Amino acid sequence: MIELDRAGRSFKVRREVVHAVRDLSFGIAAGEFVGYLGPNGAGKSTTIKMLCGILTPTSGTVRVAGLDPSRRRTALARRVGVVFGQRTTLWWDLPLRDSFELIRLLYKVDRKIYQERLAELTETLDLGAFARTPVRQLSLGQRMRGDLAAALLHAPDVLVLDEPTIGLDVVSKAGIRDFLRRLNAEQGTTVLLTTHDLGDIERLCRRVMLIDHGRLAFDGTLEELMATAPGEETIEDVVTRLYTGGAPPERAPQR
Ligand SMILES: Nc1ncnc2c1ncn2[C@@H]1O[C@H](COP(=O)(O)OP(=O)(O)OP(=O)(O)O)[C@@H](O)[C@H]1O
Repeated sequence: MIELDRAGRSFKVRREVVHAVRDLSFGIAAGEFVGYLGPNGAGKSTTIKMLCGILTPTSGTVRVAGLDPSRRRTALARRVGVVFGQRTTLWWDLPLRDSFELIRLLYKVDRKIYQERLAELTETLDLGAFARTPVRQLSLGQRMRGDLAAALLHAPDVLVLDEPTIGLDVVSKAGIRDFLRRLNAEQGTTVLLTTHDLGDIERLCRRVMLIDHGRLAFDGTLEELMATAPGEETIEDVVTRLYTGGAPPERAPQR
């Protein structure tokens, strides 16, 4: 469903070249739920932007649902849903349901299919109480649920998530995680999840990929990830080791 072959993306910043992503190769099969981790500046957002066609790779190839994202952006948009947790794709001044209606028109979703899908998403994401509220008046948790619904109204095969639980309280996080788990298990939607919240990874992802300095530093199961740092008990400590190139995590002094 997602295929990168030696994909790279560099930027010219004044006279310097920044290699945001280098030589990145991986495949994600239909129905997988994959966590995409990496320290700040590692290249995660650049990868996601290449997958969505926002950025064109400067080397190698990227294919999503068999399409070249940068050349087939419109066709791709029908197959992929994207949620950027730090930004909304909803119309700020419109009631949530009007944003959905606009998305239906943009994606040319058949009205009957749209109504069924909207009813299902309204129930599973519990949107009913604020469907008529302008987006600017929604809480962060409500807005995130609205953004998830918006990304899924056209029933995409692939869902790409960039920090979908950022800033949410524990209950809201649990609700979103439960929704994503069911979406993947029951509808077979392929999910690529970028997050700094390792609780998301632990609870949702069978497979984890870790990118560092633009290169793939780990690709395996959660168990294999834990086995990279014998003696470490928590995923935070294991990931800290990987981010710091093998150095053990700093610990608070024992009292
Ligand atoms: N448009 C751009 N122009 C120049 N440099 C860029 C651009 N976009 C990203 N970069 C650089 O590419 C590198 C990777 O950035 P990217 O945003 O992909 O990282 P990230 O893993 O998503 O980080 P974070 O976790 O902080 O969001 C960084 O060094 C960043 O400064």
